[in-house]
Amino acid sequence: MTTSIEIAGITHAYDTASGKLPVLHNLDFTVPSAAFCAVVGPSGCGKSTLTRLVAGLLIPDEGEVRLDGQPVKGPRASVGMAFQNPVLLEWRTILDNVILPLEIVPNSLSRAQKEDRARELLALVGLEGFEAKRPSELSGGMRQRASLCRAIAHKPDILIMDEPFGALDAFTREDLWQTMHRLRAEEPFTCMLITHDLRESIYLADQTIVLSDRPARVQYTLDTSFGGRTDLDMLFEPEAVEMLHDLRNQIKVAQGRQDAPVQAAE
Ligand SMILES: Nc1ncnc2c1ncn2[C@@H]1O[C@H](COP(=O)(O)OP(=O)(O)OP(=O)(O)O)[C@@H](O)[C@H]1O
Repeated sequence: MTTSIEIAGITHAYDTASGKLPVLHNLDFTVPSAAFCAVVGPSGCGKSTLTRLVAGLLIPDEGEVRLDGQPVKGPRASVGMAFQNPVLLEWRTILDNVILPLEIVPNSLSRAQKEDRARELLALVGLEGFEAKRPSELSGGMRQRASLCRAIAHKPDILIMDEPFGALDAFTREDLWQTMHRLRAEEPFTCMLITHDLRESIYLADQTIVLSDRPARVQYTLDTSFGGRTDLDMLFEPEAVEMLHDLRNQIKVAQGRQDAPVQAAE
């Protein structure tokens, strides 16, 4: 099952020692069910805050997040999360790390079924044979693969990823991008990805949202579906290069380094 994500008129500020810090202002967009949305924007504009709101870890001052039309009032098991630093538990094997959500989220699976599910996912991301290893025995890219498996082990309808590939070298990152496409082909879920890598958003996402500087609003939306292509060569096509320029310009605008944006014709 997949779920749409509606960001409906969200305004949010943090209470800080020096007063209110407005972070999001009337943020409004929808991620259709099973779609992949990338969110980019200047550093500190409120992207991670947005993920916490969608995950129900934070409730907005105004507006609401709706998942399939239902307002988010707190954390839900139907939302999986993956972060830049895969916090895997060293005292558990890789297999047991992936099984973890299945031990927490109520389900009727037996231990053997949970193991099967974890093994199946690990094989899908190329980690067959590493099930009995400890996290420290794996490379950063392998740990991130395991962490993706853990994030979707309980079959969430939504996966939120906050710069999951940010700490990886360029080749490993591209490998992980392809893994993401493979995972989604096998297990459809709605995806929201926070990234600073514009090529990543073009390669992975159906739509890319550019946020303005803080307090963030939607500054620009670009269709980056690229006909559903998943080969890395697509990034060298003129259409992708044009998208890259377009998004880079929008980021410069958001950072105040360039004049007002011009929304591309639909
Ligand atoms: N719990 C908090 N209390 C107070 N201020 C916060 C809190 N969390 C974040 N902030 C501030 O809110 C602003 C937005 O933070 P957020 O982490 O959402 O931005 P971001 O776009 O994800 O940043 P980056 O791109 O650098 O990761 C920042 O100025 C940050 O310092």
